[in-house]
Amino acid sequence: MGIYHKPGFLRSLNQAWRGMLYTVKTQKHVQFHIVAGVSVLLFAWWSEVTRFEWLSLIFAIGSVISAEVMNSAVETVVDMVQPNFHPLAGMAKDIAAGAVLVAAIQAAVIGMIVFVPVLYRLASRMF
Ligand SMILES: Nc1ncnc2c1ncn2[C@@H]1O[C@H](COP(=O)(O)OP(=O)(O)OP(=O)(O)O)[C@@H](O)[C@H]1O
Repeated sequence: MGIYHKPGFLRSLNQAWRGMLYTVKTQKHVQFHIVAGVSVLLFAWWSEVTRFEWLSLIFAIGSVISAEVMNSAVETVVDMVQPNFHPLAGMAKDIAAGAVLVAAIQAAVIGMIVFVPVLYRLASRMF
């Protein structure tokens, strides 16, 4: 087992980055949400949304990815302390997944509020 060194700011940043990279490499859901988030931002740039809409979208995307990363942390800890079947281990994972669901529903609602008028404008220009 390694020796624990109290981290300085740069080392903390490096460790957080390492955790983020590990999550992105190993978790399919996180990869999906990053691709979805980038696609939404590209569409927002193309459709020239307002500054407030940019803030809302960035907040929504960040919330989903943060929740996914925390969910992965919970899964990792649960797998470490309880690799065998246990109802509480399962419930802990389900609760963490519930946090992702809440953030995803929030993001979907924000996306609809921002993009439904944009799509409506596009459709009315076409027909
Ligand atoms: N040790 C366990 N004991 C009881 N139930 C478990 C246990 N591990 C997982 N489960 C159940 O299986 C579900 C899926 O768990 P799993 O670890 O495969 O995560 P996942 O949903 O596949 O997430 P991801 O795809 O992001 O890794 C959990 O939500 C939980 O209900």
